[in-house]
Amino acid sequence: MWTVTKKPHLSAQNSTPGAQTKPLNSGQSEDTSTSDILQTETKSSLDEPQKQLQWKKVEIPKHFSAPDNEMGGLLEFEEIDGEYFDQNSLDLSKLDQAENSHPKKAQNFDDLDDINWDDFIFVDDFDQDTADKTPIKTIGQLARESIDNSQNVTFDSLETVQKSVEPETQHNPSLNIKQKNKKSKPAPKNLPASKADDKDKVVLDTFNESLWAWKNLGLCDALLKGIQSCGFKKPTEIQKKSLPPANKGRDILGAAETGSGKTLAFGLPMLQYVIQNRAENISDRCLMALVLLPTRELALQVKENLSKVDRESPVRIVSLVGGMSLQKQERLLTQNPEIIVATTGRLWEIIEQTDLLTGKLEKIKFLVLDEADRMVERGHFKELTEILRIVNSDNEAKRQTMVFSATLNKNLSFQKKKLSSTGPGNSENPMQEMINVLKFKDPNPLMIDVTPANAISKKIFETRIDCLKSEKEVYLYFFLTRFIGKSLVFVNSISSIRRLIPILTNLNVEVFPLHAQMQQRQRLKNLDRFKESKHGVLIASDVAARGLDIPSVDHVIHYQVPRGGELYVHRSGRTARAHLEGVVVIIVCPEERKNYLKLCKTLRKDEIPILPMEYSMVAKFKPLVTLSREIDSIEHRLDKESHDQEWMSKAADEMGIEIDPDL
Ligand SMILES: Nc1ncnc2c1ncn2[C@@H]1O[C@H](COP(=O)(O)OP(=O)(O)OP(=O)(O)O)[C@@H](O)[C@H]1O
Repeated sequence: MWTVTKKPHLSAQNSTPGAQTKPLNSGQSEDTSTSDILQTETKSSLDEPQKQLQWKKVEIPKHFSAPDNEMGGLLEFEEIDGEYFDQNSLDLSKLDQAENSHPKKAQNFDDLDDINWDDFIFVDDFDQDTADKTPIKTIGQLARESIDNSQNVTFDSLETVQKSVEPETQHNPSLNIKQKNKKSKPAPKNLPASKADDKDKVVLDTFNESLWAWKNLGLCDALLKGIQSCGFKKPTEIQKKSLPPANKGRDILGAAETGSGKTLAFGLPMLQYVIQNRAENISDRCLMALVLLPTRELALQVKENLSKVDRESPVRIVSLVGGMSLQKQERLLTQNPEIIVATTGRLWEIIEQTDLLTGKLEKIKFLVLDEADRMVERGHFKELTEILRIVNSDNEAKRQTMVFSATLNKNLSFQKKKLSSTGPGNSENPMQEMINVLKFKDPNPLMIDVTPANAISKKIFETRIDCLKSEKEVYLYFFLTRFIGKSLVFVNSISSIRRLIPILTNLNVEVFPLHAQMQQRQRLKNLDRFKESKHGVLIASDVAARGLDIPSVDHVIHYQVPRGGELYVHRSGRTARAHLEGVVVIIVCPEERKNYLKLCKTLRKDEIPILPMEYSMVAKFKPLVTLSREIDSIEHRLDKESHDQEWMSKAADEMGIEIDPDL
């Protein structure tokens, strides 16, 4: 056990700057143990303040200290009537190395139960002026608040189901941290034990409050560490409700509003299953899970999200999507991926053309359908049923299935009449249809529905612009100029994109097109450019309507009334993601009024309120848009003429004749 000096109460009078921050020597060699460094430093740089402040020796648990070379050797070591360790700044993997290299390992975590965290504050929060005005929260208070916030959920109709699957430790606000720690005593404390603890040893930031909100969801240390590095402070509602049963192997149908973190709701249990059940030997690892999605961009995004949270114990994930090199994807398949994230079209192409997946798909243990209601629509359903036929063909293989979407809401009849004729029929109950198609192994899959009443997130402010069809461009330009931000404009046809792009470009708006007829490389490039832009405008077809997680989209504009409530929900959900807010505008012309009213009925809402506007200003935008249209049509005509001219010259050359210049 190693010791450091403990500083008594530090006040503005008796503190010195040198005593507040303890720099460690950045020149320590890699194999120097933490304890050596601490001892050296304790003797040298802290000798002086030690005398003045009458420091006394206290024990320090092993994970409280680390040589942090990436921080230039600076370890914040601060206490105000106690210790403070800036855990966020520590490179814990280095701590692990240092501990392992030292013959005497300090393993005792029990000390932590005896610390009263209400006596400690985070030093970053400490500033004398603020402290004089308002009391600074203690670490104990912060931790209790974090737990309160994360557990203060109103359980809806699923309450009974949830109660049976929630872990035993229900929140009791009166419990202090000490008692909580004492209740569960796995090592390290505060974290659930799992097989992965042994396999993928990760030193966790035990006292980072963000993890406390995640701790009862049955996740292994490797994933908790991944969540921590992603900075997700607490699980979203759908994650909180689905993770415990999913981690216990239940089949789940999950419905939650757009941007509410459904990817991790299915992704974490899937990764956990793979991490805990794969072969020890890397060369023996095999395909264990399949995720099917409706669009290429979404599949690439899901793969990226899974990889981000899985850095500690990397699972081999391959994405199979159309429009990208088939050969490369085939090559990746030969490297024994453990998870495939695919669009149905490309996966089916590979199944049909190669034997790379023969005998593998029927053995998977985990199947996910994201944007599931879209998957059973025409265009995807045929390939989906063929793939499912293969996946289901081994009756012995026990498989866990998870189905997610923002529009599986049983109260909204989005799916009526939408299923393919080769599908299971036009039932009034889309959930039942889904169960029939998928052939769940679990006779009673768990339905977790946390969608709001009309499926639109409460963080979305909806508004409407009524105008003539011929004036839509003017109103769009007005909105984009008047309300600066990152905007995503959805249109119903590719020809609308082709028309809007030059008009807005002439008006100096930073616009990017995205539609299914573009080359995949260009699609991804435009998406990236839009993501990076501050006030860019993406004009997209419904290929971008579902699932795409583009950070900080301020506005979603329905340039035309979408064909159905489900589309409205998904398109609108490109804004107000995670914890942000957003604005949704629908532009309605008289010809669309009937469809718009139908949409309101489907969404069970009154009419969407009109956007208050300065009509005198709109009038000033009209001549600009008219001019831009004219410029565009002149450019178009000139382009065509020059193209015709070129064609004629080329043809004349080939025929060896001269063109009459008067022609
Ligand atoms: N617990 C969390 N805390 C904060 N952010 C989170 C959390 N979980 C996920 N996120 C982030 O929230 C965003 C939306 O997540 P995700 O794409 O999974 O939403 P979704 O519910 O699948 O949306 P959609 O229905 O539109 O597909 C992502 O940027 C993701 O990284």
